[in-house]
Amino acid sequence: MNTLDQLVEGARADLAVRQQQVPLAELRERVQGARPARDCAALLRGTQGVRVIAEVKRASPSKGAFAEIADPAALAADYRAGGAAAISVLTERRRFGGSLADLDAVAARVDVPLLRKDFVVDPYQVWEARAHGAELVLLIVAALDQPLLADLHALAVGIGLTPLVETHSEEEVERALRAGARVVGVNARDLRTLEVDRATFARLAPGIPEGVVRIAESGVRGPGDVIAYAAHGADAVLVGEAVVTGGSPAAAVAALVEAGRGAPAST
Ligand SMILES: O=P(O)(O)OC[C@@H](O)[C@@H](O)c1c[nH]c2ccccc12
Repeated sequence: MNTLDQLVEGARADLAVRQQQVPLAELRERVQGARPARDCAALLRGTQGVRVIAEVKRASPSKGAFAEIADPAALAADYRAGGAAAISVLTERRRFGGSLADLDAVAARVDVPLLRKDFVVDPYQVWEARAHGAELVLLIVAALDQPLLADLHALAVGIGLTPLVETHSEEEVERALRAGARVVGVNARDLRTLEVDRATFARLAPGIPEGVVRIAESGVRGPGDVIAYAAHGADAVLVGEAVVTGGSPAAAVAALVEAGRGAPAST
């Protein structure tokens, strides 16, 4: 089994437990009472340079544990202070050390749009995302067959979420667009092998039409990589490890935002 298959299997097992604890009807009720979600595609479009999405990330399958993050809300506030346009919160527990409690804590503290980052393979998880304060939800094309991708995308949009549809190949970009994606992420990391290839974005970006928001994910080490992704048309970059492992997350985000601001807008 490759890493992505393992992650999906683990996510399904954890999901089954939560479904026992919280009925879908309860999530739906919470969503009904939630404040309206914003149009995050518009917010992420890089009209003033490249935007930065900073991620609350403790660990990864490739690196193991690298950041303790005792207080995810405080970290999110630092990201906000540094100028992050949105914040990604990993809720996968087994390999990334995240939880929905992290998402709750961050949602209670900051007002920027939040991305629920997980291995979403069931409508229940989409409702959960919205019920716990996310305005964006990650859908990984490689983890979903086309009918399920299209269904989850439609459900997310229907309840006010903006899906970030993650791709790693030309074929996956084509599938994302067919599912109706308005925000497409290109992950430099292959989730099957965990290898990073920063040239992936440059290769796939030309296949993403104008008007669709393009997000470069993974492998950003510092301002130089933001500038490089910008040159290839990124509207935003999604950065985890580099902003949690340095001394000051706020300063690390600010340096990336600054690099992105100087970068030419893609549209
Ligand atoms: O820590 P990095 O290399 O900056 O990467 C962040 C983000 O792109 C990465 O965490 C990620 C991208 N797609 C994912 C899907 C699932 C889990 C994690 C991810």
